[in-house]
Amino acid sequence: MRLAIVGVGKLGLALLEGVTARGVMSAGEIGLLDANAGRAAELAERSGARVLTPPDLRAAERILVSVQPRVFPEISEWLAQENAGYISTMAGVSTATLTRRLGTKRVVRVMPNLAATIGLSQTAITAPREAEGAGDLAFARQLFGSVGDVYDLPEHLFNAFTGMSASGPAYAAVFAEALADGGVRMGLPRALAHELAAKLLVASGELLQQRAHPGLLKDEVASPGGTTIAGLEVLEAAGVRGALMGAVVAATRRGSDLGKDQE
Ligand SMILES: NC(=O)C1=CN([C@@H]2O[C@H](COP(=O)(O)OP(=O)(O)OC[C@H]3O[C@@H](n4cnc5c(N)ncnc54)[C@H](O)[C@@H]3O)[C@@H](O)[C@H]2O)C=CC1
Ligand SMILES: O=C(O)[C@@H]1CCC=N1
Repeated sequence: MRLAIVGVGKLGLALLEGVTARGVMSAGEIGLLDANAGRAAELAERSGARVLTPPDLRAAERILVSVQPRVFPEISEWLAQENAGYISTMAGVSTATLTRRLGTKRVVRVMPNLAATIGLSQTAITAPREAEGAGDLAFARQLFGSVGDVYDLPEHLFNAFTGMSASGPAYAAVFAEALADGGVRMGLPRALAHELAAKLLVASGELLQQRAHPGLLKDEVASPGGTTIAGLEVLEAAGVRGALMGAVVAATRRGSDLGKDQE
C-alpha cells in the first residue's frame, strides 16, 4: 500500500480525490482509516480504495495524518510504524512533536487550505533532511501538487501561513456574507446577494493577480468624489484593516498554542 490516509475528513477526502483524479496514484494503492467507520466504508466503496484498521498500517509505505490536532496524542501509539514515512496536515503540530511521538524523522509537515477540494490549495511544506533523503518530501510534494500550489516554507513560518492562508477562506466567507447582508439591507434579494458576493470574490482575485499591489485595484475602482470612496471611508473608520491583521495574528498564536498542547 503506497498511502494510508488516517482521518478522511474534508482534507483527507480532498487528497484522495486529488491524487486519483490526477493519476498520481490509483485508488487500489490507497487505504483509508477513520474513526467514523461508516464514512470510511462509503468513501472506500465510492473510490475503490480499501478500508484499514490500525494493524493494517504495518503495510503502509507512507501515512497521511489528517485528524484534528487534539486527536494526535491519543492515536500516535498505533500510528507509529517502523518503516513508514509520515505527512501531517495538523495545524500547529511541529516536526519535533511528530518525530517524538512517531519515533522517526521521516515526517513531512504540510499546511494546505480548503481550496484543496477544488484543486486550488496553497500548501506550505517543510521536512527534516531524513524525510528528504527517504523520498518522503518529494512524495508529499507530488501529493499536494495534485490539489494546488506547493510552497517551501521554513517551519518557523508555518503558524503564520496557517493563520493567513489556511484560515483565509473563512475570513473571505465572513467578508462575503457581510457584504451580502449589506446588499440585502439595501433591498437586494438574498440569493442574488450571495451569488454576487461569491462571484465578486472570484473576479477580484483574478484582478488582484494581474496587479503588483492590492492598493492599485482599490484606487482604480474608487472614483474621486464617487460611491466607492464613501464606502471605503466607513471601512477605515471601523478599523477593518486592523481587524483582519488581528485575525491573522490571533490565528497564528492559536496555532502555536495548539502545537504546545500536543507536545
Ligand atoms: N479544514 C481546513 O480548512 C484545514 C484543516 N487543516 C488541518 O487538517 C486536519 C484535518 O482537518 P479537516 O479535514 O478539516 O478535519 P475533519 O474534522 O473534517 O476530519 C477529521 C477526520 O478525522 C477523523 N477522526 C477523528 N478521530 C479519529 C481517530 N481516532 N482515528 C481516525 N480518524 C479519526 C474524523 O472522523 C474525521 O473524518 C486538522 O488537523 C486541521 O488542523 C489544515 C489546513 C486547513
Ligand atoms: O481552524 C483550524 O484549526 C484549521 C487549520 C487551518 C484551517 N482550519
